[in-house]
Amino acid sequence: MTVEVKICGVRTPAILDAAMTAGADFVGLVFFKKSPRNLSAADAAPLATAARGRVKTVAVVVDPDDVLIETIATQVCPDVVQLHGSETPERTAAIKAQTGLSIFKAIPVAEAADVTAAARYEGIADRILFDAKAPAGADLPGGNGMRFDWAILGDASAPFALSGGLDASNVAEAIRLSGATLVDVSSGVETAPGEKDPALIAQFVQAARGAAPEHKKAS
Ligand SMILES: O=C(O)c1ccccc1NCC(=O)[C@H](O)[C@H](O)COP(=O)(O)O
Repeated sequence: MTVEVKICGVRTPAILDAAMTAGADFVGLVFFKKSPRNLSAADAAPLATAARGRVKTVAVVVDPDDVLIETIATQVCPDVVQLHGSETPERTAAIKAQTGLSIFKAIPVAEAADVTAAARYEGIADRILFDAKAPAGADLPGGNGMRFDWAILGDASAPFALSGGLDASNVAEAIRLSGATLVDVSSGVETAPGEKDPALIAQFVQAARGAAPEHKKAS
């Protein structure tokens, strides 16, 4: 089984090209003002146009209001909306109904008990993205380069996505231990916050492609 890859925090045509050349399945466009990866809808629209039909675009938002969702849906036209804040199942369902788009819901994880929160989104979100819980007081709810104990996802219902502190050196082990069918990276393919590196992107995609979840491997 092939594991899908999302490169998050793409900001420039050159990095979009690098992600597509490497064979990424999804690219994340971040709409969060405090982030070094933040884009306006006007900046993101040409990137999404260039990506269309080659790689799926994911609009990453944090507790968005209806106006932001409408602006992104009409101007950027992403394939997926990723909710990376404290959106309730009801709010998640409302955003799905408003946009008609596929929804990834990020669930912050520090310990095994956090994984159970995902059950509330079953039948609402199209994919759960388990991400490392940001430290208290952090500026960003994601994209912090922090990891958690991947093995605690072993019993999560599939298919789910995994992120948090992944890079080319650890992604194969993360897939093996967690059973994730999609892996998502931001800091691990950067040389500085917001500065993605084409070689690191290529290495990450290659490392993820070569891995398979342990319990899904043929015996
Ligand atoms: O990346 C950001 O700056 C960001 C800001 C606000 C909300 C979410 C954000 N990123 C979400 C992602 O999907 C990241 O890829 C994910 O958190 C993993 O990040 P990293 O640990 O840096 O690989």
